[in-house]
Amino acid sequence: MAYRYNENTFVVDIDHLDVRGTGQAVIEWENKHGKIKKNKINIPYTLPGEKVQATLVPPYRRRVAQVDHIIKAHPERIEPECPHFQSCGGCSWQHWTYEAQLRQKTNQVKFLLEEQGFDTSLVEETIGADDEWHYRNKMEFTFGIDGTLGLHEKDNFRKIISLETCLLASDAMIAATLEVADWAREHQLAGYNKETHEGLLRHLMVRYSRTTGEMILALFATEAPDAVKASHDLIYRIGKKFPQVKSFMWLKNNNISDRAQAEESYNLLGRDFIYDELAGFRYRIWFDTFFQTNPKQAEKLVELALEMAKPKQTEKMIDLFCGVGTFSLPFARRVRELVGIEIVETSIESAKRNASDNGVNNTHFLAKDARHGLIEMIEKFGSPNLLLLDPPRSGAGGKVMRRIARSKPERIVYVSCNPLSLATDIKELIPFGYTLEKVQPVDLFPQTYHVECVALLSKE
Ligand SMILES: C[S@@+](CC[C@H](N)C(=O)[O-])C[C@H]1O[C@@H](n2cnc3c(N)ncnc32)[C@H](O)[C@@H]1O
Repeated sequence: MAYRYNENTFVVDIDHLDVRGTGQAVIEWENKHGKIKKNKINIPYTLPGEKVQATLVPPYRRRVAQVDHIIKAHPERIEPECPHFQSCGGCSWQHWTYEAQLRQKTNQVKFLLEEQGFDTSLVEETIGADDEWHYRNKMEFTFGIDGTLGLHEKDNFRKIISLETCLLASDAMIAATLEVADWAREHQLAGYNKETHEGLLRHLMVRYSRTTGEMILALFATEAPDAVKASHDLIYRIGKKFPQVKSFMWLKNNNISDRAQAEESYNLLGRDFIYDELAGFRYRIWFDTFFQTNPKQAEKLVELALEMAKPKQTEKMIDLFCGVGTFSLPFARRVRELVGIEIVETSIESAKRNASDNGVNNTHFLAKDARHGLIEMIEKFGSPNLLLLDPPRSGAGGKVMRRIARSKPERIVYVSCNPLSLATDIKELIPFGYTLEKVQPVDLFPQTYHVECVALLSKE
C-alpha cells in the first residue's frame, strides 16, 4: 500500500537490519502527481520480521522513523536491562537474546562476503562470549556543564546523561566513577563548556585489568591539579577507597577539540601505567595506549589466528597494523623472525617494550604507514612466509592489499573488526592467486552490532 506524500505515520514490516544493525523497511509513497516512489527508511531498535507503527523523524524526511508501537514483535525480543538503553546509544542490541545477536552477526558476515562473490559456506558460526556483560576494560565518561559525570546522549553530543550504571563496565570501574562524580558534585566543580570554553572538568577515563585487578583513572581538566584545591580530597578518597587504583593521572587539556588528550600530565597516585595480561603475555597500559577492549575475547582471537595460520619455527612473518604487539608477541614465539609495522609511534615504543618485558627477542618494529612500511621492511628482510594484518575499521585499502599480494606470503591471516571492509579488501587478493580458506567470526562486543572476524587466505 502506498502512503500519501504528506503522511508521516505508517505501519510497516521490518525487512532486514542494515550494516550498522538498524532495522530497515521499504515504504511506497504517492507524490503530488500520483507517482509512486520507494524509500528505504531506518527504524532504530526494530528487529527483522517485526511489524511496527512508526513516525518519520524530522529533519531526515523519508530516511529515519521512530517506533510508536510494535504490532508484531520478534520472538526473541527481550526487555533491555540497562536503564540508559536508547538514551545513551552505546549498546543498541540489548533488546534481543544473545543467541539471536550471534546468529545475526554470522548472517551479516555471510551477506557481505557473498556480495563480493565469496562462498558463504566458508563462514563459520560466530563464537560467542562467555560474558555478555561487564566485558569492557576501558570507559570514557564526560562532565556536563553543571559538573554531572556521565555518558553522551545518543545523537546529542551536548547533553550528558548522569551515570547510574554501565552494564558493559566492571563494578569496580563504575564504583570509582561514581566516587569521582560525588566528589565533583560535593565541591560544586563546573564542567567544561564547549561553547564558552569555560569550566574545569572535561572527561574521566577508567581502565581496568581483569587479570591483574589493577585500575587507572585519568581525569582531564582545564587546570593543573595544584590550581584546584579540591584535587587533594579526590586523591585522598581514591587512595583510601580503591586500593586497586594503581595509577591516578590528572591531565591538563585546554584544547578546543573534545578529545581526551593531554597537554600536561601529572601522576598523582601510584605509577603512570597499569599492568594487564593477554594470552600469557604482560603489557604496560598507559592512559593513552591502544589495547583490546575485551581482552578475554581478544585472547580467543589470538588463539584462533594461531590455529588458522599454523606458524612454523622456520618462517618469517609480518604483523601489519601491529599496535602494541597483541598478535606479534604470541606469533613471534612460534616463528623465526617477526616484523611489526604500525603508524603510531607510541604504540611501536610500547610494542618494543612489551617484547623485551616478555623476553621476546626475534622481533623488529617499525613506526610507519602500512604501505611504505611494507616496502621498507620487505627490502630489508625479504618476503614473509606468513602475513597477519589487523587494520582499523576502514580496512587496509586496495593499494596496501595489492602490495601485500605482490610480496607473496604463502598464508595471509586477516583480522578484521568490520566485515564490510574485510570483504572488499580480500577480494583484491583473488587476482593474485589467493584462495579464501575460512572465515571465523568472533563476538568481541555483545549487545552491539559489531563483529570481529579472522580470515585465512592461502596461495599454492
Ligand atoms: C585494530 S588496531 C589493531 C592493533 C593490534 N593488532 C592490536 O591488537 O593491538 C589497528 C591499528 O592500525 C594502526 N593504523 C591505522 N592506520 C594505519 C596505517 N595507515 N598504517 C599503519 N598502521 C595504521 C592503528 O594505530 C591501530 O593500532
